[in-house]
Amino acid sequence: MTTGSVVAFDQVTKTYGDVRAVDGLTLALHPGETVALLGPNGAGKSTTLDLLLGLKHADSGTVRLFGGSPREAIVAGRVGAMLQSGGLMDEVTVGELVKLACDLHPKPFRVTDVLARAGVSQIADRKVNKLSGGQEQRVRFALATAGDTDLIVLDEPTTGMDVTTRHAFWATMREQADQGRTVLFATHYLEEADAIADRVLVLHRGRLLADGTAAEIKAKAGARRVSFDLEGPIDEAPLRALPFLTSVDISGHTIRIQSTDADATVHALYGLGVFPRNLEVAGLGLEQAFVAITAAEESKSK
Ligand SMILES: Nc1ncnc2c1ncn2[C@@H]1O[C@H](COP(=O)(O)OP(=O)(O)OP(=O)(O)O)[C@@H](O)[C@H]1O
Repeated sequence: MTTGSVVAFDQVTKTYGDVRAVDGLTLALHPGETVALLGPNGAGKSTTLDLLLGLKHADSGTVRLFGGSPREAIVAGRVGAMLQSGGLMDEVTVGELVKLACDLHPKPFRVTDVLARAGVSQIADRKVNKLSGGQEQRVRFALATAGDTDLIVLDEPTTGMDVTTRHAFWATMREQADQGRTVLFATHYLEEADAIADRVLVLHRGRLLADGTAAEIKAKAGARRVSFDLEGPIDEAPLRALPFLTSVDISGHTIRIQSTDADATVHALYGLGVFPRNLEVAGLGLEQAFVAITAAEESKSK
């Protein structure tokens, strides 16, 4: 395995007309890391992955893979990728396509093993243009794992997969990471990032807003959730005026709030002379932390 960085972005910028898709991105990924790339629509995730794979070129800055160019790493068979776009070839079977990928790979695995790992052995004789969305994703996964790579790049890999397939997919991905491969995946499923990744990157308008473990990202959001029920008629104005609130949701008799100082908020709540029932105070989930971090950035840029 490699020492040093697997991926190194240094001050990378990529613009399309006046859109800065990637804006001065500096980033290093290390061997064996499983890294989730999060960001709202248009944050620059796909562009980042395309730059990493040498499918697009930076306007400025450098992208290095294993100390060389993306192209060198790909030619050497060190990178497997599963992208969102790009049709699979028509009129070939799953088995033929996977065999082709293995034949072309400098360090191929056995075709039967690749098919089995991706869970497509049973549909090996099926034409690739006759597959369901989830089956197509599995075939893309087979193509990305046709050989012994050091880095696997996945752009929204589980889109279209049912729950069982998704679980099987991540179990396989974990095996890949346990064998020392670096796995980088872009996703909109934050629970996946929370469960799978040992490092989470949050992109927003092409810039890195947060970089850390899921726990660190949650802590960075700095807020906690407080929920409780109130009986009788609810006077909303004093509740909305409680200190340290970042959001309030009043639904029937249930109040859900987020606060940057839950202790002070709850103290003030009792000060209103109301009697909250079923009071719960909890940390933010990764999804809520993500929303809080990106919303804070949005309001800064307004
Ligand atoms: N080929 C292109 N031409 C012009 N603009 C582009 C092109 N590709 C991407 N963009 C723009 O660059 C920005 C980043 O797009 P990108 O696809 O990298 O984001 P993303 O984070 O992958 O989004 P999503 O979650 O919606 O897939 C967006 O504003 C997008 O409209």
